[in-house]
Amino acid sequence: MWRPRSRRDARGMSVIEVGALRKSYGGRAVVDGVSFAVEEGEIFGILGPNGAGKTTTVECVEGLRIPDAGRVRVTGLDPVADHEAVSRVLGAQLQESELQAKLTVREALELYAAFYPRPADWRPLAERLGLTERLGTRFGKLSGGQKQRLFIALALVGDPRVVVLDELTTGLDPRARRDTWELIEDVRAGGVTVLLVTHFMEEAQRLCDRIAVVDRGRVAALDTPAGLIRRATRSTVISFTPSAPLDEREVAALPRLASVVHQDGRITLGGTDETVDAVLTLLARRRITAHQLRVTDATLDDAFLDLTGAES
Ligand SMILES: Nc1ncnc2c1ncn2[C@@H]1O[C@H](COP(=O)(O)OP(=O)(O)OP(=O)(O)O)[C@@H](O)[C@H]1O
Repeated sequence: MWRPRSRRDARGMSVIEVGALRKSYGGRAVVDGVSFAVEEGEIFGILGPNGAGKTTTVECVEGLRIPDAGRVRVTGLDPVADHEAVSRVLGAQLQESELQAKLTVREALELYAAFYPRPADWRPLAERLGLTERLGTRFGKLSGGQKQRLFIALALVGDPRVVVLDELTTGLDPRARRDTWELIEDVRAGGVTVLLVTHFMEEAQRLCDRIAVVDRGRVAALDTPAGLIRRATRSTVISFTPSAPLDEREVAALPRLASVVHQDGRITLGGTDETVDAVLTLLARRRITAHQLRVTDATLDDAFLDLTGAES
């Protein structure tokens, strides 16, 4: 099986440093003072609504955009001034348009491997990504999911110290998405640092050691997934179908209530354990039965909604 070279001994140092990063387009600040540091061997997620400035931020890390202000370092190097040296340690997922339609999967892997001084063996990498059967297929004939897997392979073929993956599983079916997650965990197990831009809460919660929630060009919160969930005002969610309508004023007066959603006769309340206790007491007092009662812990989705006010 494909394994990245182990670099665990290098843990403990910041591989990526972003400090007070700013970038404007036409006088509009799309990245407005973003700061974070990614440690060696970490999977660090950047999560945020559309247009939050995530891609602009990671493109500054890759040296593809020149910041207006702030400091960016990758393994201590400036991605703009030391672009060549950075491209030897950093693997980035490509955009579709960067590959020619006539290039086969094998040719693309060989070509990209040739760019690096110590490339990974691309064969087990292709195997791990389910591309072995497609080695002779031209890029233009690949499905969306196959193209996506090829881009991941090309990001890893240089055996980078740090890899930047922007929307890596978009377009993949659930099975391929899970396989890709396992691959990313393998990559990290070898000590490779992963900077991941994602829209998928489940992906962020499962993979990331820490997440920067970016909103309107700023870091709204930076924490572990569990830490972000703890910050959510709705740490517990209770839902049920009441046997009789509830009094809206009594519902609104529940302690620590963060959200109320009515749908198809079902009511879903976000809050804390205190909210849950109070609603159960209220139901008992009014002799209302709660059918299909469910109490669940908040998810990263709830934290994201609280932090950004945006639907994921
Ligand atoms: N080259 C550019 N010229 C002008 N505006 C740009 C340019 N690149 C990005 N923008 C704008 O900057 C904002 C942030 O874009 P960016 O792609 O960084 O956001 P994002 O968080 O990655 O969004 P998404 O999740 O939709 O990809 C957007 O409003 C976008 O339209």
